[in-house]
Amino acid sequence: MDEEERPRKLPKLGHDDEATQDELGPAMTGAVAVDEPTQTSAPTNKNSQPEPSDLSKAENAIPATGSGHAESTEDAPKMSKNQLKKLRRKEKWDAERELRKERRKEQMANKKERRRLMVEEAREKGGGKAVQALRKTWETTRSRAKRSTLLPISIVIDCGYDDLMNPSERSSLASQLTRSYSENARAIWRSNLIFSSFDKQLKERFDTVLSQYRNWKGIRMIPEDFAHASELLKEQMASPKGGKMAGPFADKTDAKPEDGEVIYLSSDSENILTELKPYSTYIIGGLVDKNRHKAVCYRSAVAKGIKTAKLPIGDYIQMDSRRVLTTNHVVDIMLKWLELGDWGEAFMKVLPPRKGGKLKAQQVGNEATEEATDDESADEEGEESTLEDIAKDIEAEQADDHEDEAES
Ligand SMILES: C[S@@+](CC[C@H](N)C(=O)[O-])C[C@H]1O[C@@H](n2cnc3c(N)ncnc32)[C@H](O)[C@@H]1O
Repeated sequence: MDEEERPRKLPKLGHDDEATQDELGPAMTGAVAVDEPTQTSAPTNKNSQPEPSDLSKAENAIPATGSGHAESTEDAPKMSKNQLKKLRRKEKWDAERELRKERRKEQMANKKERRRLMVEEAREKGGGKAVQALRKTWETTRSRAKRSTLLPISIVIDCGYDDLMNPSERSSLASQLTRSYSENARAIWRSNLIFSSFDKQLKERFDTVLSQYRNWKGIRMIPEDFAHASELLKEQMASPKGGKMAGPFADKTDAKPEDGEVIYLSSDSENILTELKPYSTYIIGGLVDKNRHKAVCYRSAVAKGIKTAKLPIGDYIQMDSRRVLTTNHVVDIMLKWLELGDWGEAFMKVLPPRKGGKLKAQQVGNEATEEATDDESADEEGEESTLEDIAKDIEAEQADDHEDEAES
């Protein structure tokens, strides 16, 4: 899909915002069909979404400058310059549909050919095993998700900081949440997941721009706060649907649901997290603020009497830049710990080299990390732009999934 050219989505018509958000079922089962604003659908509500065919009328309706006349504006719908621009973009998008289809076909054929050559090469060099390994790297999110096992452990992302973010920070957070959902869904060992305090402008962004979230499974997005979410998860983890004592928990069969802890993760905490325990809930602040609001998440936890802990970064790696990580990096680190059982490896897998991470035992001669910058502002800027790309990455991944399904 040519993301560059895709017009910004226009406001949707008559869809039911309340449909799935407050549901407390174990999965977002996509109760609401995603009514993408297809280019051909004919909206009935002119206030929300005029048709592109109205463009000429609309142009007439723009009050003329200079010597022109505006008499015809009475019966024509009034339209702002912005709406007009959107309509033009939409018309162009519609007109180029066939071209895009052709381009996609060509890209798919190229991809097939590339993969065929890679398989040939792998077979020559390493036989069937190498081909298998290669094919594994092409596995789609969906098939990886099928191999994923739910453990009785939970992550809550506390989205209760909507008012503290500007629009670009909020959109960054939305991308991080999307990434966190996706990483958890396809992790080898995944956790129960809730986004709490999911409301206000953040929810609006999902409802309008990232509406495919309605089809997400294995997650709850609730308007209640993180304390309420922890209660729900406690119940869920104790039930048969709460996960299996497998993988990292295979030898902890004597663990009991009532032993589970609730911990708010915060770099401002004095306590250091040493391990992730079964039946426990870990809360992560859903906030992008360049640490402008110091210790705000820590204070929320303390106000509710919830324990806090920081990740053991200092014990395992030396970092050039500050130790306040992004929400999705913290989720990723936890998932990697479940997979690898080692904090050091988990940090190194997740933290990008530009964060300056070096395993303490490998401080000398690690070329990959030596290039890292300790320029915090550059780091933050880079982070923003990277995260802005995430939603696109995920969309591209999903498009790939569809392609692969079509191929097979
Ligand atoms: C970008 S930070 C939010 C910074 C915010 N100013 C605050 O008060 O925490 C997002 C979240 O990631 C988690 N986090 C970031 N760095 C962490 C660390 N070193 N240890 C534990 N949790 C961390 C915390 O839950 C934090 O709320």
